Amino acid sequence: MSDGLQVLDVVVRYAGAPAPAVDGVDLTVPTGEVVALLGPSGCGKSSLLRAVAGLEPLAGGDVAWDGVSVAGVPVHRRGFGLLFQDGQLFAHRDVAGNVAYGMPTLVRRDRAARDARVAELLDLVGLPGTQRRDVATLSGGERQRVALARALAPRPRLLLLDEPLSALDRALRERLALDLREVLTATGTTALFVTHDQDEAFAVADRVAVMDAGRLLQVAAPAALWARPASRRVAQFLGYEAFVDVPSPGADAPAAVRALVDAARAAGVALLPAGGLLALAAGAFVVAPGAADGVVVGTVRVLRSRRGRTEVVVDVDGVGRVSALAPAGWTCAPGADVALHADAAAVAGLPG
Ligand SMILES: Nc1ncnc2c1ncn2[C@@H]1O[C@H](COP(=O)(O)OP(=O)(O)OP(=O)(O)O)[C@@H](O)[C@H]1O
Repeated sequence: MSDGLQVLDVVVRYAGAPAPAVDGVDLTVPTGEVVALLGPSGCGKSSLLRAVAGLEPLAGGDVAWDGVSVAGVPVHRRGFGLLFQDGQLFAHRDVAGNVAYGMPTLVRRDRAARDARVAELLDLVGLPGTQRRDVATLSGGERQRVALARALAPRPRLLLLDEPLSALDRALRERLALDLREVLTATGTTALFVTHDQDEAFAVADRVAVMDAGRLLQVAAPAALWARPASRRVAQFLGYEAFVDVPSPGADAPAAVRALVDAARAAGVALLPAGGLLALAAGAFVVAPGAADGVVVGTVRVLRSRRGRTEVVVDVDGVGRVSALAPAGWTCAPGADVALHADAAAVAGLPG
């Protein structure tokens, strides 16, 4: 028998829609694991999460916990916690009142036990001592931390999170994603986490499930997903920006393609048969000022600074437009030619 959550061939259909929002998805989330559902807007992530919660009816398939169907079990009896983009705190309760709200009645009635549990949860989410704060005075990030504490209070067997960080600014989102990972791990919480942000999915989840048009395209641990995307669509969604056919042995190929294939082979990049594809992420080429003749040449289009590093958009013959990395402070005029090295660390092999 499988433990944890089993999503079995689930279909979600909205009245009048031409196609199902979720179209035969199979997914498991074993106890203690955090899985991110990642995909573009409208691909059906929230619909799937809501179907797991019991908020959308199943048009097909089943949702089970520990091998037992919960399809006929109402939302509040599934033992699943929910956290949305806007944590929807109760404005008339203070922080402690909000956190205690979801606790089992027995704990809520025992004042000492309740206060201890509230304190423990507020410590966990990084808000110690805020019990008496009016929730209207909290920042957006603090509100989501309180909402997380409230969702964890009943010790749900599964926590369902729908874009819980997307209302926050980027810097805060990055920090909270790491904190969220820590809290979920520390509490051993099993979780299904919806996001459209690749970085967030990679930061929070043990495994990432990539969705598109109602279907699951690939499920893998972050490093494996990045190294071996199953298709061009998955690679594009992860942020790979150019694709190059692997040439047949002995066939004529542009210098840049040969350099990429050689670098990838030397680094042991998987799956490089002729007819396959190389997917290039930012950094597949690195600016090598003063390099000798014979290296790849790119024509600089745009220079930009990102977190102290210089990124150069270059046109490379046989490859197209890609983002190359350059040493900090390096500069040159748009239109100039620059020498580039291929870096296999930003290259993945794909089936053709
Ligand atoms: N209540 C509804 N009634 C009709 N159609 C809906 C409803 N909710 C969602 N849809 C449609 O179902 C599809 C999937 O929507 P869903 O919200 O699940 O996607 P998503 O991947 O979570 O998108 P986003 O990241 O933008 O929230 C979309 O085409 C959407 O317009």
